[in-house]
Amino acid sequence: MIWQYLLFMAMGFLSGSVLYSYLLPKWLRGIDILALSDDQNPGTANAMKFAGAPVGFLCLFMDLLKGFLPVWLALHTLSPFHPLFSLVLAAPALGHAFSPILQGKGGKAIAVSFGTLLAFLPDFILLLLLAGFYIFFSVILVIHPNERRTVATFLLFAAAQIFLPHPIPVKIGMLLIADVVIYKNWRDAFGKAPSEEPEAPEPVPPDKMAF
Ligand SMILES: O=P(O)(O)OC[C@H](O)CO
Repeated sequence: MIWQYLLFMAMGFLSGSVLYSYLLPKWLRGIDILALSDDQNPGTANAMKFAGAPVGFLCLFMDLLKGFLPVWLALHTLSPFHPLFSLVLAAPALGHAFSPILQGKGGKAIAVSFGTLLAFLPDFILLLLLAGFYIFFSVILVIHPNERRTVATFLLFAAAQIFLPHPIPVKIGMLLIADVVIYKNWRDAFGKAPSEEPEAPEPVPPDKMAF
């Protein structure tokens, strides 16, 4: 039934849109990590850095949980072969990345994506791949800064879907998640979001030319 998929999408988006790494430091320590950080990202790294490890780990746990819970419920309720299942999978990442709490400007959606992949356990291949690519680009072929490493990791993760045995909607869901994360990390990785690349200047009409 389509309404069930729509319900899970809304649930996933709402769950993802609660920016724990922004809200918990504010509520528990009176700290605004957006005002203090350079990248103004409402994520675990900034929560850890400015609110301390205990609050940071709580934020990490909640950011994982908000991706895990709606997707785990969906995996135990819906068919992963339905085309709309891909949007159910992407909904928590979309909620975090475009959270209404910050007027559509959310976070980079890394932790919530890991939470989404955790929901597939005991099928660990997706989680293993994403974590493996991160480790590869952190230890073996080191990429800096973190945002470029994230872009490279999610690009490989997206490409790897071709070789995995999951239903097509699951693969598309993973591609959507990768898209969201790459989009949200692009600016800090390379300077501008893909949609903000400068357009070619309008040609100046001959009568307006300054000689
Ligand atoms: O992807 P987020 O928004 O959960 O946060 C990213 C982490 O803080 C790592 O930079």
